[in-house]
Amino acid sequence: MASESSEKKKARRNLKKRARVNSDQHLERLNSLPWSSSLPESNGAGDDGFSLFIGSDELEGGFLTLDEIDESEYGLDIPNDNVKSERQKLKGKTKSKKRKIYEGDADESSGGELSNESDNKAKESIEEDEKKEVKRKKKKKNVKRKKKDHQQNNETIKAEETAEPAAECFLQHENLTSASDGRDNGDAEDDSVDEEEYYAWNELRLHPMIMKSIYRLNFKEPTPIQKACIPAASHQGKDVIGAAETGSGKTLAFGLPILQRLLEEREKEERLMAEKGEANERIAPQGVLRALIVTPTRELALQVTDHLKAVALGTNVRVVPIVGGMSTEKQERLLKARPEIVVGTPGRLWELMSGGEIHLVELHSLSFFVLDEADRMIETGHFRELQSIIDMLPMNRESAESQPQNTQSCVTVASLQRKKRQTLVFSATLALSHDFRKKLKHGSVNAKKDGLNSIETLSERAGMRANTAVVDLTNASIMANKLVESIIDFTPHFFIIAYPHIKCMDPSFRDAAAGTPKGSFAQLLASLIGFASSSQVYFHVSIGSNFHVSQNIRFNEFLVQHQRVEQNKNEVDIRIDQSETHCLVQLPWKRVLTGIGGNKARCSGFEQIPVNYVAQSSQVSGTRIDLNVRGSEQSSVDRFRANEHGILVATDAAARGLDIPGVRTVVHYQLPLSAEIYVHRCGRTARASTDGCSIALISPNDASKFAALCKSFAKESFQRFPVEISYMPEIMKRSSLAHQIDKIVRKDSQEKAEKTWLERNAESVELVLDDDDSEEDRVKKYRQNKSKSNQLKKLQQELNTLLSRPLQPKAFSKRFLAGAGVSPLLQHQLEELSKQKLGNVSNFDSNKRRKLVVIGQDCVEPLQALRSASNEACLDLKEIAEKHKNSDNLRRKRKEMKKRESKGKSYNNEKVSTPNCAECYQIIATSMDGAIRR
Ligand SMILES: Nc1ncnc2c1ncn2[C@@H]1O[C@H](COP(=O)(O)OP(=O)(O)OP(=O)(O)O)[C@@H](O)[C@H]1O
Repeated sequence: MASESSEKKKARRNLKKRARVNSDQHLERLNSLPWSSSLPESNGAGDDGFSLFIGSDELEGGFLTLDEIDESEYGLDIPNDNVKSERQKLKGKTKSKKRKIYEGDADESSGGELSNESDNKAKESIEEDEKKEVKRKKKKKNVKRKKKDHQQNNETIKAEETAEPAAECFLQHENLTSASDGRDNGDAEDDSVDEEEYYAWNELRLHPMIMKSIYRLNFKEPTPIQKACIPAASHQGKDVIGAAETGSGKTLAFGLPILQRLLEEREKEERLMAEKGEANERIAPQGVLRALIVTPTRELALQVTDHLKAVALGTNVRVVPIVGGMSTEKQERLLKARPEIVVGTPGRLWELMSGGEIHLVELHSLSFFVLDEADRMIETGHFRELQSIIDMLPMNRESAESQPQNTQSCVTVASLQRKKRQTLVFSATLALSHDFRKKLKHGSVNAKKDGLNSIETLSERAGMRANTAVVDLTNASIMANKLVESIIDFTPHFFIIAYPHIKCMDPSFRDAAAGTPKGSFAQLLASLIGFASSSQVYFHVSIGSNFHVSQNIRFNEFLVQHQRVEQNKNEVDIRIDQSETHCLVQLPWKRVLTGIGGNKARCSGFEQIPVNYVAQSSQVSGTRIDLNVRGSEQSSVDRFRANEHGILVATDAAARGLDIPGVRTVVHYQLPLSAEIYVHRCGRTARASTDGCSIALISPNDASKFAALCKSFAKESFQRFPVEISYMPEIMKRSSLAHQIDKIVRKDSQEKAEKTWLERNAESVELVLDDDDSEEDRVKKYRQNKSKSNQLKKLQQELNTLLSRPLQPKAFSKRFLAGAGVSPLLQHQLEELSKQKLGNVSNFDSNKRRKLVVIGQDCVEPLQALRSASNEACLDLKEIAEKHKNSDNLRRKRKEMKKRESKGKSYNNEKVSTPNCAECYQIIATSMDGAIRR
């Protein structure tokens, strides 16, 4: 018995020894690898590793095989079919082996011997398996502990990061998503993940911590751009230029390689420490900047930060946004925590860098320089700061690559980080020239000296290497697959008849339309579209002048006034921020808003508007208004994000990158200045393979612009959006009332503001203001005020009554013109009119009859309305050119008429008479009929 037990001890000692040798060999093998386990060695100038991916997800080799990755090292499981089935087999094997041993033991106890070779091998392998299992459990515990520490860290940092509501919002959103999936963020949740569902990620061989986040985010498979870019950037260590449609997941296409590299290096550091016997020491974050991501706008920077944070959750990798609007002190505080990843806008980044912010100027360890929306970066106004930032990047490429290769065999923690810097450039509209690709391929990438005026120069300046992977997955249309594009075009004829109608129905619109005749009519039509929407509508408006800002705000009021009032929700939140090129207005859907003017004076210096002025308006209208100060407009986007029925009015500053799930409609209230902007605007909907539609409002003045747009996309036709003109009279009524109220309220507020200004200034120079008014004057004033307030009350009451009524009665769904709340007489007139029209229409081929899409009452979504009216009308470019010509002629004629009038000549015979209401409806009906025929 004694000899037997000593034999067993010996066998165990042998087993331990063998295990140690194995692990030493394993460590040696890992250490002999370059920094990225599968990064190819640089092969100097002769390297022709250039790879071009066009519409394909072909990948280059040079990876570790799955067998080479020891998942137990991470204490987590990689979702891999093969690995999983191997493990199951192993389990089965272990069980059967165990059974065998027990049987052996039984045999032994019954006098049998356990000395045969196969049994020994089996025993060895079981012990090895068991050791691995113990090691795995230990690691898992460590990971859990680290995660806990990290969460505590995060909480501390989070307290600092109060200015990052978007981050929380994203996480909340994700949490909500996972909660709705019946999952939470705990560890237990991961156990319940069906890893097989995520098998498509296996080939990317991402770090298990990243995979865990992917399970949590419920991203079943990588998008094509991710599939193409992740291996190139993260396993082959290449620079990448990536282009793919909007909403295709480009953020993670550059975000995941960054995390992957940081985590890989951290693993390696841990191993190094373990080798040195410092295994129990917790690896502290390195405290150097590893990745700098530059985006054109602050909203985008915040969004990218959130997205990366969501993926980096639990990894101890810190991501911080550096954007304008946040206080510099707060950002300095955030940077003191020495985050590895910084996402920022060029302006603020450069401000801090040039100010010597230590974390941003110590760039020796920078491993990633990322330009998101790169083509925007080269536009005027951005590149100067960006160029300065790029010039700050250390010229480490050649020196790093010329280091002797044997340094890789003596890896140190610092040397892990000092490897090549990768440059990643992304956008949905990267206009890469053929020349540039050629140049990259032949390695002749000499930076031009004349600034960053093209994407080529930008990439060259940023130090992109010759073996850059160009991943261009943009299709011919460039648009997202599920986007339905449409237009509303106003024919000159339509416009002319509509304009007098507006004149007679609502004088305030005459003023609004002054100078930009399109303005008012576009508003009307846009409101008709808006009315149809039951989901979010996202408006993009270029603000070329303050007048436009005012129009936008007015437009919003206009829209909102015509929504049915939602019970118990009498509050309206308006967030307005007007920085140089930026105006975001968010209004909840279906709420009443009155009392906000948006006249030129107010918008000419929005930030200078006295808050009490706005507050007074809000009191009168019973609404709550928040004036957003510069920099905190992100909360508007967040609120919009949170509001299922929100409307966001924004300039093109928000056209790029913003990822707001659930946006179903984009309205181009004004046509964009370039095809790229059009693509990005449209890209706010139909994201991540969802549905969406875009509606462009095109006036005759826009015809040539629109024709150019069509040409850029090689489009010959656009679908016409089915506009329901029958709502117009009712909309005009409400609008008129709202504007009357607005006028009174604004005048009153101005008077009060002036008065307080006088009082304030008098006080400051210690003057006592005498009230010189006689008793008679005071009584007169009091009476005036009283009548004004009565008038206001009456108007408000009237408007409220109208607003509380749907525009069209629920039961009403006839195929002729009518609107809710239209007086019986008017309704009768309209019915007569429409009967007439229908009679005419019936003369046409019945198959060609238009299906009238009744929108509004039943809240038909624009996309739904578009689908119901599918293929009804296509746009003819020739027709557009013709319209343009006609509108020019008309404008000329009108000018001439005005001139003649001003000269005092009498042209009674030629004068165009302004039609009365009934005539107007008739005109509209005629035009409607025209639309029906079309
Ligand atoms: N693999 C994936 N599976 C499912 N959804 C994903 C995946 N990757 C990213 N997403 C989601 O797709 C949406 C769009 O991603 P992202 O904002 O990165 O797109 P983008 O290509 O950068 O768009 P844009 O060009 O407009 O900036 C996001 O909501 C993101 O969470």
